[in-house]
Amino acid sequence: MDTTPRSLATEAVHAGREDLADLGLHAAPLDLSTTYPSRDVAAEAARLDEFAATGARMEGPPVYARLDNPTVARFEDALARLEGTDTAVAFASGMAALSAVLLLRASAGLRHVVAVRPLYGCSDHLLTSGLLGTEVTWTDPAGVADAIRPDTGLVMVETPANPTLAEVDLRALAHSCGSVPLLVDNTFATPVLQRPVEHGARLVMHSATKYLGGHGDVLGGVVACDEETARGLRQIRFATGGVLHPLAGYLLLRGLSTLPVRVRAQSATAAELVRRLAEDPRVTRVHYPRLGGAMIAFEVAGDPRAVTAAVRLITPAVSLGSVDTLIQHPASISHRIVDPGDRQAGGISEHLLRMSVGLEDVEDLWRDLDQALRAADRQPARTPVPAAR
Ligand code: MET
Repeated sequence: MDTTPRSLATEAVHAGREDLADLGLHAAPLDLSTTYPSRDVAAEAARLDEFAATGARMEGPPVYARLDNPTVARFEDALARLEGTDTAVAFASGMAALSAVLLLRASAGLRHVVAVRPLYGCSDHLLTSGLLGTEVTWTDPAGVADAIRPDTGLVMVETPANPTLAEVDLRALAHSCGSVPLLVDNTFATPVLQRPVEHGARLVMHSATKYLGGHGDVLGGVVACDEETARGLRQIRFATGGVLHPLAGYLLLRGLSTLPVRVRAQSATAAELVRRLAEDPRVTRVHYPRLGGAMIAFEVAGDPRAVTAAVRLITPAVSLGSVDTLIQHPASISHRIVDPGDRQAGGISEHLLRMSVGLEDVEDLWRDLDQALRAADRQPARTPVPAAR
């Protein structure tokens, strides 16, 4: 077998599909079974015992769809290859993925989490609310080492962060974590721009709904990690039921094929829009990560909601990572659930807009953005943006 490492672009179209030619197939098979017949009940019982004891993936059919699914496993294998981890465990959404990680650590008696703001609004809420019985200490990256306690089970960061695109030096942060596992939400960067395990992270999570799927038509989440952690996550997934639907697994595997070309093309357009926005007097501040990428954020002097109301080509909708361009107002939507004071602490201004740049032509996008900024600027009485709640 040829062991020469393959490039990311090659892995994106081949990982998780290596056996297809031998199977006489070109597209990955989609297995929608909820249950798997067997005439040997003792053997099934033994396999269930084995899964309950170890959380290792089963050899052969998975008995029942809540344990595993072969189509989803292909997506997990492919994503793990792109992130450079042993394996990956897929979930029904990014929030189900994060919940499973928190439950896994809390079930080991390690219920304290150290986290850096900003995070995606619902991640912030899940930690702040303690809904899953965890306790959080928010700090900046420099304070992580001091915030770690004997019962700390996880350090969590998102970089570039949702929605400000603030970046964290992952290598320095991983060093501060010592033996506590570092979880990086890599949804915005994707493995095309950043592979957090290469910088010392132990777990990498994605809202697969975004760039991995890439077309705005599939909801999913995934954690890329070592096999030991994955075994615990599979046991939690089985017990709590937050599984990824096989059709979603199929679509995500297909989405990965074009991930490198999409991210590169969208990033080039984003960089050009950033250049134009930075020179625009109607825009007071532009946020764009050193890492690059297709997410941009900018602050306007007037009411940002007038901009989302005026766009015509660009879709005014939350979410990101699709082939078409989306814009949204984080204080109203993606980070609405975060307390206004905490939003402010995370650098999320009421005037901030977040845009996910798609594959449209840059001139068409600029024309739409320009007319929307003009419409917003023309509003007679500039009503102050009220702080939420
Ligand atoms: C329910 S709001 C947010 C969806 C998605 N995580 C985003 O940041 O756009």
